[in-house]
Amino acid sequence: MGSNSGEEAMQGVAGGEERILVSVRVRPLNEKELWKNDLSEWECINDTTIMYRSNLSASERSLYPTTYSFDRVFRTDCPTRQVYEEAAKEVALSVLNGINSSIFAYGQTSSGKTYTMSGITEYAVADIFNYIEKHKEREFVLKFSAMEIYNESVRDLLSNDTTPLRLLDDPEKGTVVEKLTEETLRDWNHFTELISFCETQRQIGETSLNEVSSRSHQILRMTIESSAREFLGNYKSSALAASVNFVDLAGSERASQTNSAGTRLKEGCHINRSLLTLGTVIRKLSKGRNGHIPFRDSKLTRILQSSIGGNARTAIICTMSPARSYVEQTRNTLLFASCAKEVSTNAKVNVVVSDKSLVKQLQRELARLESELKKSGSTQRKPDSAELLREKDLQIEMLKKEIMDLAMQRDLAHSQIKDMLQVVGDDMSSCDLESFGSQYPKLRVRSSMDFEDQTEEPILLNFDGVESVRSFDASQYSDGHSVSSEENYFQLPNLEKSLPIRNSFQAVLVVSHDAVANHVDQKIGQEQPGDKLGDSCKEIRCVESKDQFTNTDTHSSPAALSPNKDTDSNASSPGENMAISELTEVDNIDKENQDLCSSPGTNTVVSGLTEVDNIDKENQDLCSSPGTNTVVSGLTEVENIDKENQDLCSSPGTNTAVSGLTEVENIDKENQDWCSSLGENTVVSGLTEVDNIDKENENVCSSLGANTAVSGLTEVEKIDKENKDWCSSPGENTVVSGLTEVENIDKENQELCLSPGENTAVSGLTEVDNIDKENQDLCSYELKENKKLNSLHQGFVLPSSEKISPLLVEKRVSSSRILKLTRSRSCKASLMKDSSSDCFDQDEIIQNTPPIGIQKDYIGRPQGFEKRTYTLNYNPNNERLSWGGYGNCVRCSTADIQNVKSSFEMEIDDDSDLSPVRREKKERGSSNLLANHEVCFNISPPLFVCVSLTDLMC
Ligand SMILES: Nc1ncnc2c1ncn2[C@@H]1O[C@H](COP(=O)(O)OP(=O)(O)OP(=O)(O)O)[C@@H](O)[C@H]1O
Repeated sequence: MGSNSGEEAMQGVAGGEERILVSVRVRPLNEKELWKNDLSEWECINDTTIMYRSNLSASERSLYPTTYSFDRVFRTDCPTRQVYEEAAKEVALSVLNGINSSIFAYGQTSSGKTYTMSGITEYAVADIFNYIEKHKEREFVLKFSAMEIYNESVRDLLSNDTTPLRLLDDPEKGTVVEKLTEETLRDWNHFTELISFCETQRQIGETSLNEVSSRSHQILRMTIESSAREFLGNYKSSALAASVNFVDLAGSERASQTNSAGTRLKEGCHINRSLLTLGTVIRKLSKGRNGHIPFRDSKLTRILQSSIGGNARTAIICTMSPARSYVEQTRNTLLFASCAKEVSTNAKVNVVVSDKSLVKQLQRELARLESELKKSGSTQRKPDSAELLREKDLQIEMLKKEIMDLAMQRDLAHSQIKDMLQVVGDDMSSCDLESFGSQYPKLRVRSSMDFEDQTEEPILLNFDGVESVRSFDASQYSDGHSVSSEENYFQLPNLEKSLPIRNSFQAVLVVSHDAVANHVDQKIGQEQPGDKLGDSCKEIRCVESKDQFTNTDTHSSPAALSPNKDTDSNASSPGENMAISELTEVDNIDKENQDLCSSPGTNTVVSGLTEVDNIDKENQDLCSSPGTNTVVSGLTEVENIDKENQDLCSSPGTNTAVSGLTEVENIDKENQDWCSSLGENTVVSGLTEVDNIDKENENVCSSLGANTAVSGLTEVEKIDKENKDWCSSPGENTVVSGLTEVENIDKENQELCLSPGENTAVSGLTEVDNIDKENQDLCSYELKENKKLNSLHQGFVLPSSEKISPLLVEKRVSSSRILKLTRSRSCKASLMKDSSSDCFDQDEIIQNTPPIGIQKDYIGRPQGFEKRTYTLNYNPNNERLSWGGYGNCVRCSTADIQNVKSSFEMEIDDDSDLSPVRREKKERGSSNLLANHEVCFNISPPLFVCVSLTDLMC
């Protein structure tokens, strides 16, 4: 090992493009060649030229040159050391400077390639170790690997595993042999051991030309990484890394010469094929890099691609035999060498960044990229942020506006509540004043014809206090034709004794569209009873609402009240929910022309209204719109709710529930249609002590699919539903439950459920004195499978035909509707108990009338109220039924005036007793609605005075 030569070689190292260093080494004739007297035909005429000495024919001279010039030509007596020094050292030691290098030995078999490369490898490695030894300032890492390409298979010569290794393409390193063992060289001895091991691993075979012929291409690779010691551990440190390949190619051979067969022949084929590819690549490379270079045609050229055509310095030492017998092979070798001599490579110094340095460098690069990303992102998001800010600002503004609106609504609600509370306070004060006999409007009695007179002041019935009612002077209302002793039909229940003064009676008036149609005729007889009665009426509170209808003309016709009409100008917005609950002791709620639920989808709940004296809902449409749900519940002691011509649920799909109405004295529903629309559900429950429910010509549920429930009616004295059709439509559900103490439910010509598919339930009817259902069919025969009569109380009694008034009997016999009644009675026969009295046995009624619904909890009911009994008397002189036998009528109070009677129970053909106005109306063909309204007063038991309302108003 000559260290000096290594230093010198290193000094000459320079990167960049350079030609492959090509040398020719001529071995001496071996024993076999000498034995065959083979002549040496080649002569090195100088250090770079070799010449064929034999005389060539003219043809041969034209084909083959006689002299070949290379970088270096070594004579037969030239030692390997010199070959190394002059032909390989410089290239080999380039690896110490980070330049890849390759030393090839190329030549025919037995030409001395192994002999030459073995020496060169040792010299080079020795020089490397010497160099490392001398350059302590740098730290070197030597790694050694060895492989062979045998029959186009790559094998690891440092491993006993003969499994072929795969070749991988690395974008930076080029072709990489996968899983190739790489040993770090510790020292020279270690290297020699590995070399020895590789020799043992390499495929060597005996041929006729070479006893130890190499049957594979061997590549010994030493990778050297070096870095300056002063920068070790510093992120700035870098390393030089390069590899030097010592390639001992297998020798080309002719099968004829080697006499190989079998394995050797196969090996020779692979050898020649790969060498042919190498020659092609070199030849192409020698002609430039244009075109396709078939590096991938063999594993040899793939592995040596960078060495022979890229980032490497390459030295090729072509070995040759000078024997004449191998002149053709020698010419090919020289030809290959000549081509290789023209190939240029572009060797570069390979600086390898250390891991730490690489990490630092990558971190810096990452930070830079992140910074750029943030910058670019921030510049791109700026517009988005501004847009978002604008949207947020708009949202804030909208929310502020909404808050202001809500605040205004809240203030308005507070103001309304305050006003209502003030009204209540005034009523309280008024109550106190009433006890002192001051004038105060108490009862408002209005007939349906009042509807037309929208612009007029509310009609009020005024009474002079409690006691004055008892001593009611009917003459005040007498116009000479409406007051008659013969019309003393009813003795009204006495309530005020046990009720607070302000708790008078309740009245709910629900007006149908039909009622509106009758107003035209009724208007003639309509007057302002308040003018006549106002001074005398007391104990009746008035709840007025003047702003209910803004256009009376619009509502003067039934069409105007149509739920689908746009004329409900006061219709609130669709989908809104209205709830009026827990209104207590409200004296005046003037909701005239008011529309609680006039819009589609509105849900209206009026619940918990207690002690409301008057709820004037004239021309009011609680739920006039489709889909509206209306619940009026808990109305107690409402004295008068004039809902003349009012339609609780006039729209299809409406659900109407009127529950908890107790002690309602007057419900003028003349010509009223509770549920006249399709699909609506009507529930009237909890009506107790309703004295008169004039529903003449009223149609509770006249529409298809409507569900009608009238429940909890207790002590209803009269429910005149003449010609009324509760549930006349198919598919509707009718429930009449909880009717207690209903004295007269005149449902003449009324059909609870006469339609197919409807479900009818009449339950809880107790102590009903008279339910005139003449011609009424509660459960028609053909529909009874769909009807339900449930929860009928034991005390629920219907008058038998034997004990009913002669008029009723006569009418039932004479009328074709008797069939309906018969069916109705037979339907309910098992559920009803006959009364021994004209209508009901009083004691039985008392015993069998449990308090129901809110009646149980009703604290305002006067004592003895439950024991109050009514007797229905028939006056053959005038063909009228009248209430009698009021044993405790002495306690009849101002509430007695609640007996605003609608004589819907029976039609009177003989109108001789009619007042002029009534007669006039009947003659005009009106619906006799006005004529049927009468107010009866208990003057002195058993004397009663009944006054035609119409006459009163007139
Ligand atoms: N320059 C030389 N001086 C003296 N002997 C040599 C020289 N070159 C080769 N030899 C001898 O020639 C014989 C063949 O040499 P070698 O095995 O190296 O040939 P080869 O080219 O590798 O053949 P193969 O291709 O078959 O492996 C060996 O015995 C070797 O000692």
